[in-house]
Amino acid sequence: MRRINGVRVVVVWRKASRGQTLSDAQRRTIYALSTPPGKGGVAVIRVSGPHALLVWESMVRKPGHAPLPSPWRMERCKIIHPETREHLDEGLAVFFKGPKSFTTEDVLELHIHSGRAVISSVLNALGALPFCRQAEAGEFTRRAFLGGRLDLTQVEGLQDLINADTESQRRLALGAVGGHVRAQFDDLRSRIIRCLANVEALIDFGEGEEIEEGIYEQSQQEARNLLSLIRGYLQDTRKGEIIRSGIRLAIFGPPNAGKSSLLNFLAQRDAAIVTPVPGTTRDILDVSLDIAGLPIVVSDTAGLRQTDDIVEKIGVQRAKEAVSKSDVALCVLSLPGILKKNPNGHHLEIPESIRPILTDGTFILLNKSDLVSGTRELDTAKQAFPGAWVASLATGEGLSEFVDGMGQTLLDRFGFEHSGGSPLITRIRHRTHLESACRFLEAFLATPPTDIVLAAEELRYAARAVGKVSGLIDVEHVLDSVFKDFCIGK
Ligand SMILES: Nc1nc2c(ncn2[C@@H]2O[C@H](COP(=O)(O)OP(=O)(O)OP(=O)(O)O)[C@@H](O)[C@H]2O)c(=O)[nH]1
Ligand SMILES: [K+]
Ligand SMILES: [Mg+2]
Repeated sequence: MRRINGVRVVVVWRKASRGQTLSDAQRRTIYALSTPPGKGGVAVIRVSGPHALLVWESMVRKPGHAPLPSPWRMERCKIIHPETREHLDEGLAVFFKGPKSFTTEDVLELHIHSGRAVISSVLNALGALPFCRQAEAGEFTRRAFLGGRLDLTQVEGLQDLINADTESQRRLALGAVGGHVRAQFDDLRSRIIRCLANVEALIDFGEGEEIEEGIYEQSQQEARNLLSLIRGYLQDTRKGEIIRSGIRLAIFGPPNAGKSSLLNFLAQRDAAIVTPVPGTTRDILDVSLDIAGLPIVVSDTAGLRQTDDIVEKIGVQRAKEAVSKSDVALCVLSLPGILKKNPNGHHLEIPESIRPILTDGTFILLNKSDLVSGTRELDTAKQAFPGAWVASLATGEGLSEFVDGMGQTLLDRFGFEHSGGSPLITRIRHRTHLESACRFLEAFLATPPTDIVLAAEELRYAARAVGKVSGLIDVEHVLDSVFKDFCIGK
């Protein structure tokens, strides 16, 4: 037995390697490549578990023959094969002594050269150690969760941070990883539990010497406060969920208005087919974009019109569905197409197929302004649709105003920088539990003091519902679904 930084180390692996094989469950020390495989500057191999220090002893050689690591400090080293002693690479190693590590266990990180042969030689060497096994997808994070280092909202945040493509997604995810979301749910839950404790005290002792008067009314008042707090969280126009999964923006309009031209302009490439033939687009075509730091999934759709063509008919049906499922609908109209002459000048005529779909929230782009010369015509258009943008996808006129204006409007609608901090709810899972917490609090409020045992039960359910968000309660069945999207090494 040896002592390393106050930790007892029992060297067992040599024994284990002679003949005995350990089951996967016994091999509690896991390893994996935590950086993308392939050529690059540095690859990080992470090892976590009770034998991380033994891995160091078996495979890390520091200059000056000091055998043991100084925890939390990067040290230059040679990596060797534990059995053949072959020199595998030069690199850096750092030992994190649990619980001050990502997983709360002892963790060893080997920073080596990122080359395929180097990586596989070190992974093979780790595989030769009888007490180690390859980590499963998300297993490091799962251990961090089980060790109490992260709650479920932080685990989800970590996953979102890795998947974040835009600034708003990064900020939203970082708030969760940093424990901002966790703290608010923890606070909510402990306030409900304090309420419950008061009600239970009342059950045990009754109002009298030990218990102050009016405690039930106080609990009810606190429940009312909590209820309005949770309702506030729920009334977030689903901002968090929308940012997390991307804002769905559907382009729609009559045939030949320039919808596909607009998609190509936004994507800056020829993603969609553009022709002068009305009814060119049939299928929905999605392109993911970053507009003003917001994640937008733009869909091009078939032009809406009455048609007997069975393929186009399906396209029109799909277009309508895409608009109804979208977070933002953007209607493209051909300005010369809808501008009609009348005895007093001009008016705009919106096609019958479009009119029922337009709402107050619909963005409108009046395209092909290059084909309209008179200022009177343009004025008519601006009067008819004061919020609309006028542009030409052919000449580029008005397009920068359109992109800036749309970006700003989207920020006003979905951004959270200047509007009271990031939304708390980023998943339907959170919403469901908070809604059920609301129902239990309402039930508590509706229970008269004569039914005090029942009242306590409602509060207990409310606390449980909030606890489910953080993964304090009923966690097993959500864990697999949360971790299934993680990659190996995370
Ligand atoms: N003059 C002019 N032509 C344009 C403009 N924008 C698009 N077009 C042309 O209008 C025609 C139709 O454009 P598309 O982008 O295919 O229109 P669409 O709305 O996707 O049409 P469908 O998919 O058939 O519904 C093409 O020939 C484009 O080159 C514009 O601003 N000015
Ligand atoms: K077309
Ligand atoms: Mg098209």
